[in-house]
Amino acid sequence: MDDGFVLASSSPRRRDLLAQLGVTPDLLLAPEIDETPRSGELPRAYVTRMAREKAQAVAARAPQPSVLLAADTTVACGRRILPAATTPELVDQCLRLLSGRRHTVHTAVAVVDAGGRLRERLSATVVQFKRLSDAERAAYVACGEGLGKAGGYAIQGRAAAFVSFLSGSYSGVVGLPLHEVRQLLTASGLP
Ligand SMILES: Cc1cn([C@H]2C[C@H](O)[C@@H](COP(=O)(O)OP(=O)(O)OP(=O)(O)O)O2)c(=O)[nH]c1=O
Repeated sequence: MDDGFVLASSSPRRRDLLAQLGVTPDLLLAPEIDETPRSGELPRAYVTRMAREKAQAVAARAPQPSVLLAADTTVACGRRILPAATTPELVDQCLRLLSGRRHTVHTAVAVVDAGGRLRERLSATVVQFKRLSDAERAAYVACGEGLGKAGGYAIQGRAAAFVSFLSGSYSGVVGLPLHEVRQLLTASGLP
């Protein structure tokens, strides 16, 4: 027997987004890879590499998936890759940078089928934030929702009120572009 559908992610948001498609993973495995960007690496190349490396790292531990899916979400301001904001100071720095500006949220998805074939898609969504006052920034940092998030915010929470414009995939910003995910899973033979 094989491992069934393997979700190579520790993110509860990715599990919830898959549930929106009616898909429940048979196995959850957290990818452990080095997420440091290479010197001069551009956002699209970086996020694509991250999703592929997550898929490959987990595939090595789940030798017989019927289908395996991994993803990576990265916030970019121009050519600059924003960090996953692991401290309140980093959340504040990200918000200062994003205030009143457009940025792009890239989510790359990598799917491996039963034969070991890799299929990939990249979703890019342009998001504009309103100009944030010092008080708005401080309140958002204090609420803690930005911690651990790429770019220091989560669009599915309070930061939704900062978004004055969005073009692309809302689910992609949260962590999995569902239009692309559905196409990849179907092409990979998931019923
Ligand atoms: C921009 C943005 C990011 N995020 C989240 C999605 C991702 O979980 C996280 C980006 O980090 P990722 O490295 O893509 O994912 P992860 O470390 O949480 O999970 P795993 O590698 O195990 O799959 O930021 C939101 O939830 N909302 C948003 O609006």
